[in-house]
Amino acid sequence: MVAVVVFESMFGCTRAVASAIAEGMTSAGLETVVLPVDEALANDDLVARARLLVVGAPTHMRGLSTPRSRALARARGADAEPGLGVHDWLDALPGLQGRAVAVFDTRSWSRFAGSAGSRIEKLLHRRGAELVAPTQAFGVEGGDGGRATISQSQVELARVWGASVAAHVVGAYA
Ligand SMILES: Cc1cc2nc3c(=O)[nH]c(=O)nc-3n(C[C@H](O)[C@H](O)[C@H](O)COP(=O)(O)O)c2cc1C
Repeated sequence: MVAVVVFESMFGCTRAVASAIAEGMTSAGLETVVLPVDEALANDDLVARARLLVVGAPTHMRGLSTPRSRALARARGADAEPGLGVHDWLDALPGLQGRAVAVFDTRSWSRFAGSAGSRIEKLLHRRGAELVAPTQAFGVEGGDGGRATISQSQVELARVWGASVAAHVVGAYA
C-alpha cells in the first residue's frame, strides 16, 4: 500500500512539513512518497495508484498561491522558482471519485491568515475525493514580511499528524 504527499513550497516550510508528515505516515506502516507539484505531474501513475493522497501548500493572499504571489515570494527571497502551484496540479488531475485524501497548509499565526487548506479541500471535494481527517494548519514565523521559517515543534506536530492520518487508513484496510 503506497501513499503520496504532494506539496508546493517557496521558502521550504511546507517542504519540511511534507517530509515530516511522510515520516510519520511511514512510521505508522504506510509506505509514503513525497513529491513537489512538478514531480507529481510527471508521476501521474504513482499518484493514480496511491491509497491515500495528502496535499499541502503555503497560504498566499488568504488562499492558494497564484503565479503572481509565487513571483512575489521569489522577489522576497524565496529559493524556489515560481513554477507550478497545487492549483495547477489539481486542475490537470483526472477525477478523484472516492479517493482518500487529507489536506494541510502552512500560514502565519494571524487571525486574518486565511487558509490554502480550505481552498484545496473544496477543490478535492468537487472532484469526488473523500477527506479522511480534518485539515491541519502549521504555523510559520516571519511569513508576512518575507522569508518564512518553521519551528521544530511544528515539524514534530507534522510527524504526529502524518502518523495519525496513516493509522486511520491502515486501520480501514486491515
Ligand atoms: C505573496 C505572499 C502572500 C502571503 N499571504 C499570506 C496570507 O494571506 N496568510 C498567511 O497566513 N500567510 C501568508 N503568507 C505567508 C506564507 O503563508 C508563508 O510564506 C508560507 O507558509 C511559507 O511556506 P513555504 O516556505 O513552504 O513557502 C504569504 C506569503 C507570500 C510570499
